[in-house]
Formats: sequence, structure tokens, C-alpha cells
Amino acid sequence: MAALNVHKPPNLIPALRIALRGHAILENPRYNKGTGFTLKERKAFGLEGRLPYRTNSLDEQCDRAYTQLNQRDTPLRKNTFLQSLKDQNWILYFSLLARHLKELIPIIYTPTEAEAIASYSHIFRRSDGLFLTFPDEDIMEEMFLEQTRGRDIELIVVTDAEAILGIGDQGVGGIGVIIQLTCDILREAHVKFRFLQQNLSYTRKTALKTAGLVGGIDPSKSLSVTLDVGTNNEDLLNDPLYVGWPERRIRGEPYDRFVDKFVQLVRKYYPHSLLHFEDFGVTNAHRILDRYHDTHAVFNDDIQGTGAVTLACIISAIRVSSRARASSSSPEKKKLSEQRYIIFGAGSAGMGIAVQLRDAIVSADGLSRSDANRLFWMIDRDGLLHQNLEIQGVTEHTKEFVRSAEEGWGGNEHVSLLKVVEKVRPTVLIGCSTSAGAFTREVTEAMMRGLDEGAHPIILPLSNPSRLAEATPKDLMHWTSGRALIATGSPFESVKMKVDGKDMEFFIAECNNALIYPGLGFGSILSQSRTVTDTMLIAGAKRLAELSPAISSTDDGEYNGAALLPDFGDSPRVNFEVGVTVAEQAVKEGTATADWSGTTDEERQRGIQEVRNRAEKKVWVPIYPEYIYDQNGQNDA
Ligand SMILES: NC(=O)c1ccc[n+]([C@@H]2O[C@H](COP(=O)([O-])OP(=O)(O)OC[C@H]3O[C@@H](n4cnc5c(N)ncnc54)[C@H](O)[C@@H]3O)[C@@H](O)[C@H]2O)c1
Ligand SMILES: O=C(O)C[C@H](O)C(=O)O
Ligand SMILES: [Mn+2]
Repeated sequence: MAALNVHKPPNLIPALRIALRGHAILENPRYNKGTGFTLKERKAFGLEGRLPYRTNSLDEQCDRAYTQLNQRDTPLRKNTFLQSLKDQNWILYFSLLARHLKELIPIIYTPTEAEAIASYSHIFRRSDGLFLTFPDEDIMEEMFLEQTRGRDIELIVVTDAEAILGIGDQGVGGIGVIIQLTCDILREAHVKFRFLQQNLSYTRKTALKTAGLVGGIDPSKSLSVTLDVGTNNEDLLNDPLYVGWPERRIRGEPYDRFVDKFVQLVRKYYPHSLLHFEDFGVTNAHRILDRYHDTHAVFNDDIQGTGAVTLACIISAIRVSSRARASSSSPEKKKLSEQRYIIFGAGSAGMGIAVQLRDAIVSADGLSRSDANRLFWMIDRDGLLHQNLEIQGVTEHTKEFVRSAEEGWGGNEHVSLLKVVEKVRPTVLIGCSTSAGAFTREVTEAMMRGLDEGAHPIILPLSNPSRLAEATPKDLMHWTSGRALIATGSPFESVKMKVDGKDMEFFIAECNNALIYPGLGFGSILSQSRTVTDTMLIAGAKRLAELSPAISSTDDGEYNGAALLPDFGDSPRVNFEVGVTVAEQAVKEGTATADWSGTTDEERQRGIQEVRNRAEKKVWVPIYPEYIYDQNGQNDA
């Protein structure tokens, strides 16, 4: 895909009517333009004496901010700089991100976010998002309304921070994992705005084709929420600077009641919103998803987002591997159901991946659910999950994947990854265990030995941040003599090596849920889907796979080292496509409730034709609109 180009005439964005003046507008990151305010706006909003003479374009502001950013010499300092830029001016922040997406994603996201979250209380400057704290349970509704009243919220991202990335319980610092996904509006209640009447369709289409859009969801319509139910992290509990509630985590009935109170507020005030759960502990994550799945559009990113992006990655890898086999004597094995999967780490991500792949196998290849379950071997701390093992805290989801005792896995003993690889001869090995280096040379070589002639091993070390990856791409490529098809959870450099005397460069895809959740979310919000169904997720994943460089570049020839998934630099457009597909699926299957989505078969057909057009209109682009002072604006709009 072509590089993103974010230059665009500002007059193509509709004007906003705003009631704020002077200091208040400069202090509001949603509306602040800094030196970007035009002379006309400076006059209208009482800014003439508050800003230096020169008006800068957004391009100039981005160039300046980029130079300032590069004066910060560590990723964490850059992360802090960007966070403070976001606190000052959203459009500048998103616009800068859009211009340097590939470079900046690792700064605001994995791996640097892990450091920022771990030091949250120490680098704290200013709060962001909504904090709902357990001892304040009785006033939760007031706190919720205080921040949301008058707002048209479509996306709510929430964490209780029990399992942040692979770094565990981070208490209130967990807000860091979600604020990069959403932007909270300050003092929205004092502002009234409305779009001027214009023909937007050209505007948006052009913006979309030429501009970077970050997820496509208007940040003012999103809210990030921390459920501070305590922390079991001893370091935080003993840290006098810890800014969260310094008590042990609440469990059991009080926890469920607290979460339920929050979910019911979301349902009451924002029935059409998407509620995105991030980095909950594994048992709570599954229970919460199951509990609300049929009553609200809920989405657990670690379970479903990871499942969907991994499904896309595997579809892409199987295509490459089967093409390679087409020229050998062994069967092609093009189908998901023709693979054997070992999943190392049976937590939220591992189970999410297993369920998503299993569902896709059932729907695409027509296997029964139990036959499809048999294609998976799940391994956790205690080794392979098999019936003779006394496993602690097995969830309903996990049970389905426990291997039968008749397969001869022995008694209640630890069956190691190596043993399982040797016996099962997997074609796909996925890591989401937080166990750095677990995919050793021995394991990898054993996997290679078990493959059919000509096949590529598909190996996905997905644990984040980078230092927790189960193996590095460089090692895997060398251990497999350049055969492995690899994707990782955090970004890694490409691997250059000679294969059969030829110089090759292998690009390592980032198989991270961030490559798909904005699209899944956008599609769900666009169609106002009542629930997020498995079929919507599968449709989104298939679309993502189709857009992978590995698929397009191996169509008529040998694998050339292209990445298994689209590049993060292309994620805005990729996510737009995923969003359109997900919304089309929601309309098709009748879960969409948007007024244009229709109820009869005929109306739905028309609704599907509408989706792209609606998406283009809805997508948010980080470019300054013109502001018009609306003296009569109602402060409580
Ligand atoms: N790439 C992505 O998009 C993505 C998405 C979600 C999670 N992740 C990563 O995957 C990892 C797990 O995340 P999660 O949300 O599933 O956490 P989780 O705590 O729910 O699951 C981790 C599981 O790994 C198991 N485990 C720990 N040590 C192990 C070992 N030595 N051997 C085998 N199993 C072991 C744990 O018992 C647990 O069941 C994290 O590093 C996270 O960053 C990546
Ligand atoms: O946040 C990420 O980078 C991906 C994923 O949600 C994780 O928990 O690791
Ligand atoms: Mn996560």
C-alpha cells in the first residue's frame, strides 16, 4: 500500500461552533490549536494577546513537535512527551502519530508502554480518563455522569489492570494501556458544537484516501475507564508515591457487583456503545465476556482481538506454506483444519486464539466443534493440559481443549513443550505465556523435524513486551535455516540472511491485536451492532489476511520474505477496510441496529450497499476544522 499522506486542505473539514473563549479554549485539548489558530479565530475567541504573532499550519506544528520529540533521547522520554502533547492538543497529537505511525507506535504502545505503565505513579503529571475506585462504589453513578453528561460516547475502553501485557498487576497505572486508545474530553459540558451544512461526502472520501486516520473513531466519543479495585502488586502497595487505592484486590461477590454496576451504567446511558475490556485477569476476563455477551456490544481485546489477528496471520501463513508445498511432492494442506496447533500459555490470549481458530475451522471447513477442538494442544505452567493432570482453576472454555487420557500422556506429571512437539508434530506453534525464551533451539528443531517435506513451520511468539517474547525472530530464522514463517507481538527488525545461496530479507509482521481492534470496533460502532458476534470477528480477520503483503506477493511465485500481516504504518487504511467488512457482516446477520441497516432481507441488502459510504462519512480525521464562535452556545449542551 502507498504511504499515508496527511496533507489536506483544511477547508474540506466542516466548521465547528464553539462557545469557549480565551484561556478556556487554549486549555481544552480537544479544541486547542495553539499557534494554529487563524487571525479570524484569534479575534473571535479572544486569543489575540494570548498567542505570539505568527500562525502556523498543522504541518509546521507537526514538524516542530517532531523535532522536539527527537530531542528526547529514550523511548520513555518520548512517550512522556507524546502524552503531554496529547494533553495539550489532540489534533496535533493524532496528526503527528499519523505522519510517523510506524515509528511512533512502539513509543506509545508495546514495548515502551510497559515502562510507562510500570512507572505511572512516578512519572505522573496529569490524570486522563475516568477512575472508578472501589471505596467510592456508592457514588459511581455521579462520577460517571460528571465526566459523560452531554456526551455522545460510542466507545468505552476499560481495564482493571490485573494482567497488563505480560507484566502483571499494575494497579492504577494500567490506565496507561488504554489512554493511548482513547482520548477523553475535558469540560465537554461547557461546549456546544454542530456541523455546518455542507456536502461532506467528497470531503471525507478525500480525507480517507489521502489522510492518516487513527482508528477512525472520533476521540471525543470515547472514554477510558480504570476500575481501581486495588492491587496485589507488593511493590506498588509499599510505594508511598503509588497514586491508586493502596489495598489488596477485591475478589468474589463485591468485585462482580462493582463491575456490574459499571456495566449497567454503560448500558443505561450509552446502550449503543461498544464496551472494550483490556488486560483483565484471565478468570475475570472470560466470566465478564460471557456474562454480558448477549446483552451489550462487549469486546475483550486480549481474547477476541488477539484471536482475530492471529487467525488472520495464520490464514496468511498457511497460504504461503501451502504454495511452497505445491512445488514439492507432499500435499498442499491449504486448510485451517489441516494444521496441528500447539498453544503455549493458556490464559486470556491463548484461549482466545484457540476459540477463534476453532470457530473459524468449524465455519470454514465444516468440522464438528469437538473434531476441531482435537486439533489443539494447550500448554500452561503445568505442562500440557490433559485429563490426568490435576489442573487448577480450569474454565469452561479450557475444558473443551483438554487432551484425552487415552492419548497416553501419562499420569499427573508435567508434559513439556518439547515432548508435545515431538509427539504431535505441530505445523503451528503459538506463544502467549509471558515466558521469555521458551521456544528454544531444541524445541524449534524438533518442530522442523516433524514437518512434511517443503512445509514451513509457522511460529508466533506473541508475548509482550519484546523482552518477554518466547523467541526472537533472528534466532528462529537461523535455527530453521530461513524456513520459519514468523510474527511477533511486539515489533522486531527484519532478518537478513542467505537461504540456499540467495540473499533474503524476511519482514516480521507484528501480530498484535492493535492491528485489528480499531477496525472491529469501528465496524461494530458504525453498524451499532447489538453484540459482537464470532462471525463478525471471523469476517474481519479474513479481510485483514487478504490485505497481507505475504498473500499478495506470493500469488504467482516463491515466497519473497514479505510480512504475514499488513504493516502498522498502513493500519489506518487496513482498519478502515476491516471496519467496513465487520459492519457489512453485522448488517447481513441482523445484529446491526443503525437506522439505515434495515430489518427485512431486501432492506439489509440495501444496508450492505450503504456501509462504505456511511463509513467514509463517519471516519474521524485529525485535521483542524474552522471554528466559529457561538456566543449563544448552551453551556450544558
Ligand atoms: N500479540 C498480542 O496481540 C497479544 C495479545 C494479548 C496478549 N499478549 C501477550 O500474551 C501474554 C499473555 O497475555 P494474557 O493476557 O493471555 O495473560 P494471562 O495471564 O491471561 O495468560 C498467561 C498464561 O501463561 C501461563 N504461563 C505463565 N508462565 C508460563 C510458562 N512458563 N509456561 C507455560 N505457560 C505459562 C499462565 O499460567 C497463564 O495461563 C502477555 O505477554 C501479553 O502481552 C499478546
Ligand atoms: O497491548 C498490546 O500490545 C497487545 C495486547 O493487548 C497485550 O496485552 O499484550
Ligand atoms: Mn492487552
